[in-house]
Amino acid sequence: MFNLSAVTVVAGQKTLLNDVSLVFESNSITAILGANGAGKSTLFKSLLGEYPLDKGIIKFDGLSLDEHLLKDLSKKRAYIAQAKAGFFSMLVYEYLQLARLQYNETDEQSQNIVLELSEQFHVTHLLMRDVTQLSGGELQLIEFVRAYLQLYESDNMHNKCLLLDEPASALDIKQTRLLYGHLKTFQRAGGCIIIIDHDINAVANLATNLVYIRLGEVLATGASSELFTKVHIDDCFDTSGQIIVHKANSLHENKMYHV
Ligand SMILES: Nc1ncnc2c1ncn2[C@@H]1O[C@H](COP(=O)(O)OP(=O)(O)OP(=O)(O)O)[C@@H](O)[C@H]1O
Repeated sequence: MFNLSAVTVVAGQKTLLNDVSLVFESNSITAILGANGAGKSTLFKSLLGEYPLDKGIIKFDGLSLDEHLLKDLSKKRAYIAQAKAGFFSMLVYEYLQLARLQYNETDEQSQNIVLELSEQFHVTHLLMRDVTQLSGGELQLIEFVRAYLQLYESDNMHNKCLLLDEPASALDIKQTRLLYGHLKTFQRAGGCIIIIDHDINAVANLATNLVYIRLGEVLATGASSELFTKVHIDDCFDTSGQIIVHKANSLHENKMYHV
């Protein structure tokens, strides 16, 4: 879906991304792992077309980003930023309906979709609240629903991509678990998720693939089951820890990295 070839981004004297080549496919969850300042958000901004590339090319669905009409792209790719500020006072319900603007549908149809998905994601109790008065965690849940609504055409999420920059940073453990469940559902429906999350243990257990970034360069990329190792994590975060395996049940085990 997303294909980066030899992407280099420079700002002033600083190289923010250096020769980055990556592929993000349908039906996958890729966690971007890296220390503070490694270049994770820069990678996201590049995928969103916010940074001009000094070298290389980024393709989405086979076309470079500027070959897509923005209107079409917005139905295929949604982004949740790290921190949101500057909301206007409006009902959550109205805010969510804005995500349907680019669709050719009547008010009644978009209202029904907002109601249906709000129920599916357990946020109906927030619909009549003012968006400026939500708690940090409530706002993060609404942001997820807003992004999902932006992409929603049917239950088939093939060729739809969610870019999530720390989507659970303000969520409690129950809400994080719920959100991760929704992300798995999105992936199983064919969607592509690219996620940054500083809880590497939680996100590595969620993800199908990992990308390790250090100083703007990709250290390693591949299946999460193979790449969540002490060597890779120590190297990426300049730490010295160990992996502990927790057996959840006879079929499932979780790996945790401890420093
Ligand atoms: N426009 C810019 N000009 C110069 N340096 C920049 C610019 N934008 C980002 N940087 C620097 O590039 C590096 C990568 O920044 P980026 O925001 O991508 O890091 P990150 O991996 O997302 O970090 P964090 O985990 O702290 O959010 C940092 O050292 C940052 O200070």
